[in-house]
Amino acid sequence: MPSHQVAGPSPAQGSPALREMEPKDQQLMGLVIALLLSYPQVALRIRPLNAAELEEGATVIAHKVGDQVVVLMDPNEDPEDPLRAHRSRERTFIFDTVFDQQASQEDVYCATIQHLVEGVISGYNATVFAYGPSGAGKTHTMLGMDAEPGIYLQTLTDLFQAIEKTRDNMDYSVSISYLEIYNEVIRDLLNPSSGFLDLREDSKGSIQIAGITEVSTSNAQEIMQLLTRGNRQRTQEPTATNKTSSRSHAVLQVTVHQQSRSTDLAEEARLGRLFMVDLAGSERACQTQNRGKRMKEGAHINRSLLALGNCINALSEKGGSRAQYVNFRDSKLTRLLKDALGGNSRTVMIAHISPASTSFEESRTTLLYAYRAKNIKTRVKRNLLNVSYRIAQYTDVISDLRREIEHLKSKIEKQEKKKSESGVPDVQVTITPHDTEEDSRLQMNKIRAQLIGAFKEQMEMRHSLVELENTNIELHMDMSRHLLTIADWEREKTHHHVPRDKGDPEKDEEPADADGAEGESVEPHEVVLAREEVGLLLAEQRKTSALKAGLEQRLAHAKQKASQMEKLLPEQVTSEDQREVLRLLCRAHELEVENTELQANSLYWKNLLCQKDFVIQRYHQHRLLCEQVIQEQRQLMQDSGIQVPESLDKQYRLYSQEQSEGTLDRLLLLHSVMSGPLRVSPACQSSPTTPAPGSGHSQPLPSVALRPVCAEPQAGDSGRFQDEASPPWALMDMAWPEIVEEKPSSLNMKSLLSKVYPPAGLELGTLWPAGEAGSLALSTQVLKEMALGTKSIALIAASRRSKAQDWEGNKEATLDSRDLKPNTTPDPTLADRSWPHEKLQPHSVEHLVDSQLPPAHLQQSKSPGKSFLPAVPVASKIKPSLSFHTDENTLHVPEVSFTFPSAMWQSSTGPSRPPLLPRDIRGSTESGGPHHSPLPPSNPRKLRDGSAKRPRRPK
Ligand SMILES: Nc1ncnc2c1ncn2[C@@H]1O[C@H](COP(=O)(O)OP(=O)(O)OP(=O)(O)O)[C@@H](O)[C@H]1O
Repeated sequence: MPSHQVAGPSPAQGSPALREMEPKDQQLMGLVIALLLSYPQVALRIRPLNAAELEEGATVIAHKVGDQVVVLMDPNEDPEDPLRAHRSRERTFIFDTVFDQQASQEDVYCATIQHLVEGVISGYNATVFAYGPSGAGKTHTMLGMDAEPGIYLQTLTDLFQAIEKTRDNMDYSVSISYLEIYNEVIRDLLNPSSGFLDLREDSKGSIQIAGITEVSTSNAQEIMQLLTRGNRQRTQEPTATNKTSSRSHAVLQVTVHQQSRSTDLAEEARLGRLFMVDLAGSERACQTQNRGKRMKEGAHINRSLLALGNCINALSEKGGSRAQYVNFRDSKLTRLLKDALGGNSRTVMIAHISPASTSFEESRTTLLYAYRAKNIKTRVKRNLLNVSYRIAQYTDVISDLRREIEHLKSKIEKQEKKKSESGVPDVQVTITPHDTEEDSRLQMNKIRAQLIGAFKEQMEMRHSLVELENTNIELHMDMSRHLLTIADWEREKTHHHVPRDKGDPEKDEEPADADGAEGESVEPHEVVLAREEVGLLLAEQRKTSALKAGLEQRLAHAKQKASQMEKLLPEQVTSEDQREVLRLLCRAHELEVENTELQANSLYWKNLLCQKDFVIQRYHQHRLLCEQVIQEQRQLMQDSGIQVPESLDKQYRLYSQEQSEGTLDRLLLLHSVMSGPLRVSPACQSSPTTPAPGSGHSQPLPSVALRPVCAEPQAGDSGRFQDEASPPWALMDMAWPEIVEEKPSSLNMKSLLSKVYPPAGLELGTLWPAGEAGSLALSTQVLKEMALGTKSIALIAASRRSKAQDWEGNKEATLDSRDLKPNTTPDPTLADRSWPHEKLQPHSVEHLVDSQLPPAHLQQSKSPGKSFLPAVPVASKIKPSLSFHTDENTLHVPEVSFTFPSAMWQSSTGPSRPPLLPRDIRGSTESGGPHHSPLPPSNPRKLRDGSAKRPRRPK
């Protein structure tokens, strides 16, 4: 087994607590931690030069040195040339193992994968992926040829041999599935006619592929035949670098389910999963000379590999997944490999390169990519399955029940079959008079079996509904993301057209688009993809809605069945023991329902937070658009020599002042600070993909929230769309063009924080200690500044409004005076709204600040103008109204209407509770439905009637 050497201290060495321990204990603890924390093994394989490369006259530039080192020479280096002599990009990389041209398939297998097989059988997850540029030998390593079979066959052979050795004590079942991800859609390679498959994340966060074919077998040769057949279905096309280039990522999943043959109920079942991934070749558009369809494929491949690279970068940052947000959602590939990369899996990456001088750039990038992967840290734990309904203190009772249930199951099934054949509805409990004790016992067993069946059925449906809701949320979030991308582009487009309108001859001559289409800019690839994805996502949403409706119907039917039992059971129960048994069953069911309820609840909150971020981003986009419109209108008026009325001029000045002070950005920041406590709900913390507070993603500011994981934007970094020659990976930066460009300093999270927090040399991460976001201490001075900064604007606004009030009072006595008193009496029409934040007492900025200050400061910051400040609700105090979710189609997770007449029966289930999950979240962001806007409009009157009433000018 190769050693997994990673530079730097071992995970066990860093902790201060460990340093205080006895050396012996330290050693032990280090061992435990080392077992729990796992770094991926990264190997490199260098293939031989191929005929084409030899023909080109390529030389070998990748040299293996020892077992772990590779040196990549720069072919462009020329010691004679003074300009190049010092620009050598020769690099030395150290990997866990390096294989050169001489290495056989077996060598590669033994040194990398063989040791994983034992773990998979014991219930651990493992992932192997082959990475590298097109034609570097990935498929050769994974699948191989008949004469030299690759890793697939060798792994499966070993797996079955190991299983065979322990078959006497254990029951095993092994199933495999084989799929490809091509252009971001998933196809089943064992059953290609099944169309595109959906990727789903269940409520426990584990990834599932709905409808995938799983083949159960215990013969490696049989599987190889299936794989070879499946591989023929894989999308392959000739490209300039490889005649049989795989244009998709192929994923072979082997699942080993292991159950002890002992009858001891305390024995757990184990589930080990092994992913073997043959990635599509990374490529550079200029190198492959691909056009049209090939280029689109290439873009998809690069996009998913970029997403994979981003995940690797984020995971390999200091502190791993806990310190930095890891966006697994950017591609299907990373979503599928989420567990493998950042979760519960032992991972092996085999990077592949060509040794040829002509492939220097590809080889260099591959080596850098693979090198980063070495620093990923995962936590590996054994997958132990708990049997449902096994609660420790009831184990004995239930084991007795089990035997009886098994005995009666077949009888019940037969009876049910008979009933369905005879057309009698299945929702019934047959009551027959029982004369003997034996009859009574049998009758009781039957009731119990039906009861358990009904509970199980309901629970399964409830879980499926939670999963569906989860899928809905994911779809909706994807959709929001794409819509933001499109909206960004639309705004950007209008921005580009403005100079033309102004008739600037120089700018008129600038070609707006390469195709020369009049007045229309060519949409960047990212936007085209976003539009395509929106269509696909809509279709998927329709599909999940239909599934959900069907499931809800079935759940209603199951509840009906349970309520019939509720009526009939009391008549059947005669002995105290029987009652006790049934009571325990009900209690177990109740606990399961509560558990589901908690899961659904956490899902709901998680979703609400994500939605809030999108809404804020949308508002931010809209604000930028408004700013642009205002500036251009003003310019137009100046250019045309239009006399600006004094009041309007004042407003412009106020506007410019706000612009220069960055007040709105501060408010946005303040909002994000105040909403901190909401973001550290247990639901968020438990999710591996949910970032820690302050990690960037949790902040609603767009530059941080959705920008891909990459280095901090550099000064002068332009976020503008890049020209068409940009490499596909540049697309990720295009998603938020205005953010960097328009407010580089104010919207960068770090710089924002540095404005608000005292610069006491604190690192960003230390400002947001986990779980303490709510108690963040803003710098008193800065908070005061923020309050005063906005106060001056508030004073101007106050005088403006009171003037307007006078005008309106004179001219229109009928005008509703409410509109002119923004923060006084609440509008009674608001009382009808279900949006809770609109019902909150408005909080001025000063109020927010005061809430952070000690009383002494609070006194100083009072001023007469404060009541005219725009109302800013404290996000952390927002509680969504349950009335929003009381839709009859909502998932009624906590509702269990299983009440028996006696007090004992009633205790087994709770009363109906309000439903928890929003049925249609779309309404809140997409279509102008009820917006749960975290930021109110700056003009409170807009909040009330949707239109900004302006005071008319006196004639
Ligand atoms: N180690 C090796 N020894 C001998 N031949 C090899 C080796 N690696 C790759 N080859 C040969 O190189 C060619 C390209 O390899 P392969 O198809 O495995 O590349 P790939 O990385 O999977 O490419 P793509 O990403 O385009 O699918 C094949 O003909 C293969 O047999």
